[in-house]
Amino acid sequence: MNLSTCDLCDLHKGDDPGVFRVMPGSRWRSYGGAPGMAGLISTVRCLEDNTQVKAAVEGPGQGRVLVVDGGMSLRRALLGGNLAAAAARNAWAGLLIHGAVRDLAELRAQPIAIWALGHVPLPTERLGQGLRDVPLLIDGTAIRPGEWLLADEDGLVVHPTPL
Ligand SMILES: O=C([O-])CC(=O)C(=O)O
Repeated sequence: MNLSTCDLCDLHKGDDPGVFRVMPGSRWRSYGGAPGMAGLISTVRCLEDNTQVKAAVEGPGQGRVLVVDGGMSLRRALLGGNLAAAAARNAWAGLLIHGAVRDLAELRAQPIAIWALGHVPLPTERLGQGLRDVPLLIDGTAIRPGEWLLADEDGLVVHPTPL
């Protein structure tokens, strides 16, 4: 069964908003070659340093989605063509970057979903900063490693277990 985010919102209307979570919409933009993604969540928190993003996508994705809290910074790109190719090669289902990406044509060529707030051509400096698999709070939505995320063109929803 392939439910959309809209279907899930209809089905889970009465749920506790702390359990079935709908991320506030409209600001996310889809940059990848796949229109949506679903999978268990792995996380990174970093600011203008993509050391941990690189480490994550160079490891096994096992169909998971990588959610990166980049502090909304649009000053430096946390992901570009090389890291997107590594993510696809290593079986990540997709990436959600609360920050910026670059190499737009190369991102579109990858068969995975990539969502970000915006883009900028300037890469980060990798200084070894950032945290892996920590709980995040993005736009007021709690996102924890091991939970489940579904994203499609209508938006993004999070649940403790796959729906
Ligand atoms: O390496 C980086 O920091 C980002 C990038 O340009 C790429 O992934 O190709």
